[in-house]
Amino acid sequence: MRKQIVAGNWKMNCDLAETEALLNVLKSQIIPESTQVMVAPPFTNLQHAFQSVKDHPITVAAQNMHQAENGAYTGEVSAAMLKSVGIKHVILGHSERRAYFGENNALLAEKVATAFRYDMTVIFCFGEELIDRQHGREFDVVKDQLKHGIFQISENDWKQVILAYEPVWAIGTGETASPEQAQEMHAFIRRTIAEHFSEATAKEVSILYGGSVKPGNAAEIFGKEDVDGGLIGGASLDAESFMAIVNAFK
Ligand SMILES: O=C[C@H](O)COP(=O)(O)O
Repeated sequence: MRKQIVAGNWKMNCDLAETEALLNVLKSQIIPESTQVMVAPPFTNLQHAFQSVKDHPITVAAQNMHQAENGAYTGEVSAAMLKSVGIKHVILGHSERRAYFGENNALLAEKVATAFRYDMTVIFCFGEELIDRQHGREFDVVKDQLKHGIFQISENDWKQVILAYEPVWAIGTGETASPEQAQEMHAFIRRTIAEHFSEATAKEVSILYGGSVKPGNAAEIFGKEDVDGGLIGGASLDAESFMAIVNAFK
């Protein structure tokens, strides 16, 4: 059975004190057993966050990592470094990385390969831009991102993949894909995986929706058959909103 997951991507928010405060509130909450809850603080707070939630059912993920094992890459962080502070989950391919840091599918394929060499779980993000949807090419764009960014993995690697469909036009804009639009794309993603791998793999992979998910719309989106949870940005910075989203599964 595929997992229900709610992951909070804190992006470049929360210093150490704020991280501690937010985690303290989350730790005081009852996390439903049926849902995997993740948080992705900035690099500087990963070790602290990992230690802080050690005895709680909260997973800590990194927001990015470099594709190389080590070397002269000023400002970068490797998979081995993440593993050394306990981090086994990494978000790759977020649209902000693609847009502001020039990450393309080929680079992401390298990052994914490195993550698997280090036995990490990858939360792989992708999604079309507004212009793509306006031109009716959202399915082609998404298929291309999957084919060139992550479809090089082996069937077995899918056990360590979580997909996050995030239409760029819905991120941080307050504009959400309708539950029907999300379901339509998620079903397409599952069909595409079935075609390239197998029905069994397509059925098992968790596909999260991301883009302006809030307490008020989460239940309707998560209620769709092929939506297995959400990757939450803004609303994950407020413990009450985040927990309302965690509890939005019916
Ligand atoms: O990683 C999270 C997504 O970018 C969604 O962000 P948002 O919930 O603020 O729209």
